[in-house]
Amino acid sequence: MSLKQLFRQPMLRAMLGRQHIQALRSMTTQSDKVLVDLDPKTGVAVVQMNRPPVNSLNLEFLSDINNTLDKLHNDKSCRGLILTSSNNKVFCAGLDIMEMYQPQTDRLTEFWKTLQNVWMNLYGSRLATIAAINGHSPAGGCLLATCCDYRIMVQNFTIGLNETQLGIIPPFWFVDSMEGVVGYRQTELACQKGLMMTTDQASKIGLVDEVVTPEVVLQKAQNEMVSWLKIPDYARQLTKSQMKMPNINKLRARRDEDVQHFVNFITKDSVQQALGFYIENLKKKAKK
Ligand SMILES: CC/C=C\C/C=C/CCCC/C=C/C(=O)SCCNC(=O)CCNC(=O)[C@H](O)C(C)(C)COP(=O)(O)OP(=O)(O)OC[C@H]1O[C@@H](n2cnc3c(N)ncnc32)[C@H](O)[C@@H]1OP(=O)(O)O
Repeated sequence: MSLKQLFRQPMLRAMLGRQHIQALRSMTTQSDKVLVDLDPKTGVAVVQMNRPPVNSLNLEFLSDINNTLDKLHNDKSCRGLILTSSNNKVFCAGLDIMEMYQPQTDRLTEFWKTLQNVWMNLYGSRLATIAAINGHSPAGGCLLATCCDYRIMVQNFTIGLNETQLGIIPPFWFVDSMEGVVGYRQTELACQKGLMMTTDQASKIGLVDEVVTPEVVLQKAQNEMVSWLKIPDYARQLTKSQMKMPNINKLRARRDEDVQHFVNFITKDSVQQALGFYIENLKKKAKK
């Protein structure tokens, strides 16, 4: 959907109001892939991922997400962030597989470093963060969701760290993010088996906090945010940082090693072959 079409959507207009559409427009001049609407009254920013067709995370999109997070973190009026998608079927399809297929090493390295930055920035955000998961959310999409403090998901979609099903390994910080939400045992089951869970299954293990219908997902996220923002920021932020810093420090200490592992792993012939088959199947499925 084009930006013009997006702004014309009656639901979006009603939800945001004229003033916010204006703010959204001015920020989209910086990136049309990440749409931001910061409500000056509440301090809540709604951040819509908008990279058609499926919000897959390539280098440029990740950089845009990171820049958006930096801007919001530097804006003292901003206290909460709701992460969602402009595509009402796919929250985020995870990493752009094309970044990993027949890659140039420099770009692959930059890509991974940028993903690490996004993870540290969102997972450790000073803001109260809520994922309004309005579509499928595999792998890197699930990672973004587990970076947030709270997850509200629309019924009848799927979410999970499905890397092993693709013959790849979820990095330790993907696993740490999941473990922080659902605990060791459920993470072990979900990650080793590469489970893609339905919204209901995800809700049963606590991977999502609320299951809702598509029409109300953003309103529910706004309502939930109100309760988070009743807590004094310093108390909430310090509590969050106490819980999340150990995992962030773990990645900081092993950043270069993690990049090296990733580049070595992805450039193996066997992994390239597996990715090639996977892409072929995705394309075949998309054509049907
Ligand atoms: C010590 C070890 C250290 C390091 C370890 C090394 C490791 C590697 C770690 C890597 C971690 C990886 C994380 C990831 O995120 S990998 C990506 C995983 N994502 C997926 O598998 C999702 C695949 N997509 C889907 O399942 C469906 O597309 C989806 C999201 C359910 C949406 O379905 P639908 O609406 O029907 O859309 P289509 O399938 O028709 O797709 C439309 C279009 O988009 C293309 N596409 C889909 N997903 C991706 C993607 N992730 N990347 C790039 N492109 C994608 C699809 O091919 C179609 O394209 P077309 O041109 O044919 O129209």
